[in-house]
Amino acid sequence: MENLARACSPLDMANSMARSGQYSMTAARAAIDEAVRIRAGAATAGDVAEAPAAASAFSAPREMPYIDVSSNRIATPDREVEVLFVLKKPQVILLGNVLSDAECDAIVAHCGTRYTRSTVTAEADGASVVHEGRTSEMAFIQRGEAEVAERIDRRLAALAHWSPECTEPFQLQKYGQTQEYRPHYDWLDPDSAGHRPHLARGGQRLATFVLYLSDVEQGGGTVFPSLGLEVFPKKGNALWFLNTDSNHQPDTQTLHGGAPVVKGIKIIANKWLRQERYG
Ligand SMILES: O=C(O)CCC(=O)C(=O)O
Ligand SMILES: [Fe+2]
Repeated sequence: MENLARACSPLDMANSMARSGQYSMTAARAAIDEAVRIRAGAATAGDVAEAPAAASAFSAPREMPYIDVSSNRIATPDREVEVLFVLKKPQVILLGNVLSDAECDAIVAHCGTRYTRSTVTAEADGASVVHEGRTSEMAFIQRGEAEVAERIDRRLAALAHWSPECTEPFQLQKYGQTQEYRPHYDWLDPDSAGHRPHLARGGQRLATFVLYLSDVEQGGGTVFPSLGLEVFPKKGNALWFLNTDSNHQPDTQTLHGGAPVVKGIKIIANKWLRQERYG
């Protein structure tokens, strides 16, 4: 109540209540909505019963990263990118010519042999654990580590109108024959105890860039089972999708995965855009 009176954002309050570990996100939002209703009632001449029913405090749209797809070419400070397709809801955009072949090769070479078996975030305790649903290998490029990665970071930030500081470092994924990442969500689940510490560091993953760093001879598409959509890797292309709605709430239509590679090697770099500064 005191926080509402001081006009904190309801979503920030709900996030911090959830982060405290004492409330699930759902319980935090319900408690705040209830406090808003009581306040609205108190403000109407003391007659709570006749107070207008307050809409949820969470209905206001919040700032989102966005890509300008009003034409089929996008100028970034150092490269012209092509818009290959746009799916409007949920938003999925395929971009061409985002990276040059040389940039793809430089990023792959930079990671050399530093790959280890990929992990996922355990729902119970947030630990990084090996999972049969994700059989690829992974490697990270930390911020400031490689000039080529910095340049691409700036390009993606310009494309998405979002600060590079509010993004995770590049995560590379390498898939050999038969390797895959079964359908999953990229958003962090506010109601999962294991995801809460990750949410506390940078907030929700609002959007995903998948950069294709290699061509794949056969298989290895990025699939969206709820949308009937499959996108095949092409070196230099980037796939973008929003993981949440405009209120920053998880969108369950964004279920997606990496189909098994049949022939060749698939290498991608993930870039996740967060609500807040990350790291
Ligand atoms: O491999 C792909 O195409 C998608 C990878 C992915 O969804 C992820 O790493 O979160
Ligand atoms: Fe994913």
